[in-house]
Amino acid sequence: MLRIALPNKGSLSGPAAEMLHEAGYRQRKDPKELVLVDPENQVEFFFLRPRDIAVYVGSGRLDVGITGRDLLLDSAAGAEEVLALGFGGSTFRFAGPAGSPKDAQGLQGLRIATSYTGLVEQHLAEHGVQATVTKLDGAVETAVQLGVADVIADVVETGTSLRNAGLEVFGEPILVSDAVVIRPKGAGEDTRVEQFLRRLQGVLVARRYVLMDYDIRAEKVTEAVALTPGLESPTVSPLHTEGWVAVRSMVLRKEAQRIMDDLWAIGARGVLVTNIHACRL
Ligand SMILES: Nc1ncnc2c1ncn2[C@@H]1O[C@H](COP(=O)(O)OP(=O)(O)OP(=O)(O)O)[C@@H](O)[C@H]1O
Ligand SMILES: O=P(O)(O)OC[C@H]1O[C@H](OP(=O)(O)OP(=O)(O)O)[C@H](O)[C@@H]1O
Ligand SMILES: [Mg+2]
Repeated sequence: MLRIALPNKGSLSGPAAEMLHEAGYRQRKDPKELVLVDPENQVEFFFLRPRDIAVYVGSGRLDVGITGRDLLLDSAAGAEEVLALGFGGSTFRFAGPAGSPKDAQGLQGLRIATSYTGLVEQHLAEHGVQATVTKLDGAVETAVQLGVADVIADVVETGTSLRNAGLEVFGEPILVSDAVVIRPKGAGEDTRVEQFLRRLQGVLVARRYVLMDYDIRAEKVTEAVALTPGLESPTVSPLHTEGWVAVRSMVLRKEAQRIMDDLWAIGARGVLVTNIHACRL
């Protein structure tokens, strides 16, 4: 059986479960379940803390896992990213009170609190800066107010936590993170893993694209197809009414309304948009 590590709680756990459900895998009913066997798909899920997932997968005890890119790089475990999943997005940034340095160079000699010491130490080393890095488990924003640190480095999603603590980001983002699928570094070909990745890629495509159908006069089809080129090539079929064709093509969901306006303007009619439930490309 393929052994897969999934986040047991936190920001990544709900979206990861949803994606696996869309990919046809069984999901746990009780959030306290730590192991779940899906015999039909020949997989076994292990629900673990996202920070630990890189360690389990890096050690080769589990075949594949879902965690955050920031947690993967912070751990320096022997795992590598193989697919970005488009959820759990965040940036990892320095922040401090008014009057903090403007960039990493200005951190020389300061005290930095963070839960991600690996990322921060690596970033400081890359910039040739020496600073004191203190590891905290969470609620890092409060470290400045309580005098434990001069600045912090933390995950920023909406920025609400920083604003509430009276802190502002500074410098370039240290990292842009996303939920990712990881495997042990250098793991060889494994058809079971490839099938798992293909299923997730299918979900990503089904989320990003919709299917667009429309009718258009045959003399306009070249112009129309230029608006909806599809991933490979759109399907064009004759209609019973002479001089008209039906076109079917995949288009980006976020561009669908604009494309419908443009198609309408060149005479397309009966424009229909439908969701894709699953696909293999
Ligand atoms: N708003 C957010 N807060 C924290 N982590 C987030 C957020 N949005 C995305 N993430 C990502 O989630 C991962 C951290 O998940 P983790 O479960 O360890 O922390 P959490 O979501 O803060 O949960 P908790 O603090 O309740 O344990 C990281 O990859 C991080 O980039
Ligand atoms: O930019 P925002 O949308 O505010 O999200 C980012 C904040 O959320 C997380 O904290 P969490 O609530 O998980 O608490 P923790 O620090 O104890 O992990 C993270 O550590 C930041 O503090
Ligand atoms: Mg947290």
